[in-house]
Amino acid sequence: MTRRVLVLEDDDSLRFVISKALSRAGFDVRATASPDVAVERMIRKEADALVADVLLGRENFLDRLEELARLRPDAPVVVMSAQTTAATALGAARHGAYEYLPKPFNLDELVEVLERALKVSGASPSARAAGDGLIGRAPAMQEAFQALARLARGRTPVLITGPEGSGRAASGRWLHRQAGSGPLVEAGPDRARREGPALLDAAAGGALLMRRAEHWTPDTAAWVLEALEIPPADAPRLIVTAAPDVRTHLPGILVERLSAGFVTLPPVRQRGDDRARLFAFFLERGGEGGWSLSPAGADFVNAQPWEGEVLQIERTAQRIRAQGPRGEAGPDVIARAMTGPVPPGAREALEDAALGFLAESWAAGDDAPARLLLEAAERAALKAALEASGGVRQEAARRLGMNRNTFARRLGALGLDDGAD
Ligand SMILES: Nc1ncnc2c1ncn2[C@@H]1O[C@H](COP(=O)(O)OP(=O)(O)OP(=O)(O)O)[C@@H](O)[C@H]1O
Repeated sequence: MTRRVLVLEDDDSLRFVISKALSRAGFDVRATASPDVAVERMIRKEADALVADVLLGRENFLDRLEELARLRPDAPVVVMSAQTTAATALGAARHGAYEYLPKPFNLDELVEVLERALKVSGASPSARAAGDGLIGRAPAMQEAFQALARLARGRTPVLITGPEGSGRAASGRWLHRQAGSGPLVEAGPDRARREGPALLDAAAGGALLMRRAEHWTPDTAAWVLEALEIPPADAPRLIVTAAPDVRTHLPGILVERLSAGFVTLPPVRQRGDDRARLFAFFLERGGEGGWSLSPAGADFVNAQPWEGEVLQIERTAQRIRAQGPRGEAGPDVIARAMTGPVPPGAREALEDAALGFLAESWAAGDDAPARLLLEAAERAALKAALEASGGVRQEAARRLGMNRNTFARRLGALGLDDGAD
């Protein structure tokens, strides 16, 4: 398939030379000196990649990169500039350029960069990521994959934020696999504190994936900042994962430097049908078609908030797989498997809520707050059991350790009986 490249350069002779070299290398080349024309052609999908100068008359093309990344997230942009300052390179990376080439550059180098860029962007981002073990078709995941793909080949530091368990480390590993060179060393906050800058040597020539930066000690933050400001020889690429509020935990300058490349993962509750895709993926993983997700199971999975993110989906599917070699996971099986260990702090939170409820009832002059509390707790338990059982009373009763008749009687007593089932 012919690969179409648009060259944006206002220097006539340079535009001619670059276009000729790219044509000779087999690209289908068009060229313009106008940033407006270039953006328009890209939006009309008249080219698969753009090679753009930064300073065009009075316009700085870096200002248009975000717009382009939004409108043509599939098209890599290679930026070239005679302004060889770190700020320009950083600006290019931050605004989504695939690669930055300081002028003068070798034309073979440009060809090579374009070949690579188009190879990375050839398949749809979700297809590329899924082929490599990352699931996600929701628009926000597509955006994240686009950002990862754009960053894959460079060496700029990358900050990946998202809720814990949302796939930050998995995305970091994916990024490194795309780069395909050198070792990958991983360090959580404890290892980062224990081993300090020696980790940079261990990962030399490859990448250092530092996880959960929001828990770094000030010492860790200090040596990481130093490594970013004065990179040692053969420094590894820094890939850092963090919570979305990382700015409240780390010095601003450090976050600035780390986020030269920035990727953000949405919470799983914002990923629509991806929840069922992930569930099916984990359910079927490693097995020979032993377990499958039923259509009702998929709807059930898509309706859950999954506060524990992808990790909770993965654990739930694992618990189901552990039940036997094969079967079909419907709502009841999934709901049972979801009830893993009570999350830390949940019991305390419940007790606090109960105390608050009692205090309020006393204050309101209610003379039987304890009875009200027990009633409220029972009502919640019955409702939750019914919901988790897809409305099937027998199943709900079993979850609560009641027999079906007692369950039905309690429903009636609490005014929850709608005669269904
Ligand atoms: N999009 C995805 N597709 C497939 N598997 C995923 C995806 N996202 C996460 N996972 C899996 O879910 C689990 C949790 O993800 P991960 O370890 O990356 O969590 P994290 O808390 O975001 O990372 P960290 O705490 O190290 O920053 C891992 O087993 C990972 O492989």
